[in-house]
Amino acid sequence: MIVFDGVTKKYPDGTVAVHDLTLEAPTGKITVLVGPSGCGKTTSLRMVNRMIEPSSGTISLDGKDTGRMKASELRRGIGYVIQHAGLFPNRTVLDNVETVPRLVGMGKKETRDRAMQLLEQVGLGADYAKRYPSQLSGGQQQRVGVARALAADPPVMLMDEPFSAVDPVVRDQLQDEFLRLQDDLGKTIIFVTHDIDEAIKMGDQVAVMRVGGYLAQLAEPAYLLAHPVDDFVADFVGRDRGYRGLSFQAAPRLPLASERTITLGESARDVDDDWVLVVDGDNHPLGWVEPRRIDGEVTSERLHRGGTVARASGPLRAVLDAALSSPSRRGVVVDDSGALVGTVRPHEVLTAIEEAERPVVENPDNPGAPAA
Ligand SMILES: Nc1ncnc2c1ncn2[C@@H]1O[C@H](COP(=O)(O)OP(=O)(O)OP(=O)(O)O)[C@@H](O)[C@H]1O
Repeated sequence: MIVFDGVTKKYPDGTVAVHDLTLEAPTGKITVLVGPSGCGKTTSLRMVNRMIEPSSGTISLDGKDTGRMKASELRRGIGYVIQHAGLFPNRTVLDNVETVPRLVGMGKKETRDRAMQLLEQVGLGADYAKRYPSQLSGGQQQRVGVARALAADPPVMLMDEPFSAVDPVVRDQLQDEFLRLQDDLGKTIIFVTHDIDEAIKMGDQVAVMRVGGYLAQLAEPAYLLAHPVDDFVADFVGRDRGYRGLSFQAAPRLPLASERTITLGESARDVDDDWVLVVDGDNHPLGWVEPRRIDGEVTSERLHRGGTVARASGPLRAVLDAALSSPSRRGVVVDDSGALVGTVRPHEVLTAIEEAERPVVENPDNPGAPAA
């Protein structure tokens, strides 16, 4: 666990970048620091590995005051990932990933094996090992940056806007991959971003900061969306809060209707409905077609592909979206293998939402914090 206890940073020119910050980043969890430009996120992060020294207050790591530890020893246990990856341009990908294990004196073979395994884990095969950073895309460079930070297997990771420099689609992939990796690794992570959507997605808990280095609210993502503590946080969290909050609510048992289906190549002529769902041989939905517009067999060109598909075990948001996006207004619900289990109408999802509990309970001792 990383604990900030009354930490203030005042730069020599008088700027107070961080003001009396008290915060716990629990072991094995991702704590996100989010807020507008200049609110002190990077300063807070860099005080953890003492790239910046606090002016007052203490930061402890598993109960030990970091101010009393040797900086080199402290940093050995902390991986650091930054925007644009910060790779050494004149070293190969493999050399980059091997940097820290070599510094800490890990054996040559062990270092090599670990580096190769990590590259694999971040989705870069052996082919990339001998390339130079300039021969990689931005997203691939970020992956190397993550692999390099993980190379010495540090229990703590500091990540400063690690996925900000790539386009939104790649960013989404990197976030998903990193979350999968973190499921296995369980690192204690402080993650800085200015993007509230990224914060909500990545954080086990989210600390919203405001300019002047103040902590405005610390809460779990669902709580933050449902109970912003003031106008600043509400504005910062942004629009569609109610809808986005459904991402954190598992779909309850829904009244699924069984759906008549046909397979590709079959004729839709006998179907007495405006829309019919087309599935493949494994009963996986492919799209909807309008029987009256089809003369003969159903081909893949005739499929309406606009509808999304929701997993029965997934969040309510996906189920509502499936119902709203379906041209037939019947939302397609599948099991974990992707096979059709039934369809649900928008008003049925809304009824389920109405009947569901609001997320998390107020913590009376500390409004705005996650329930104890
Ligand atoms: N070395 C420095 N000397 C003086 N002021 C500084 C120094 N470094 C940062 N600051 C100021 O401290 C405040 C916080 O900066 P910091 O970089 O921590 O913010 P941030 O939230 O990470 O911003 P961004 O999202 O723009 O990176 C800003 O007002 C910044 O101008």
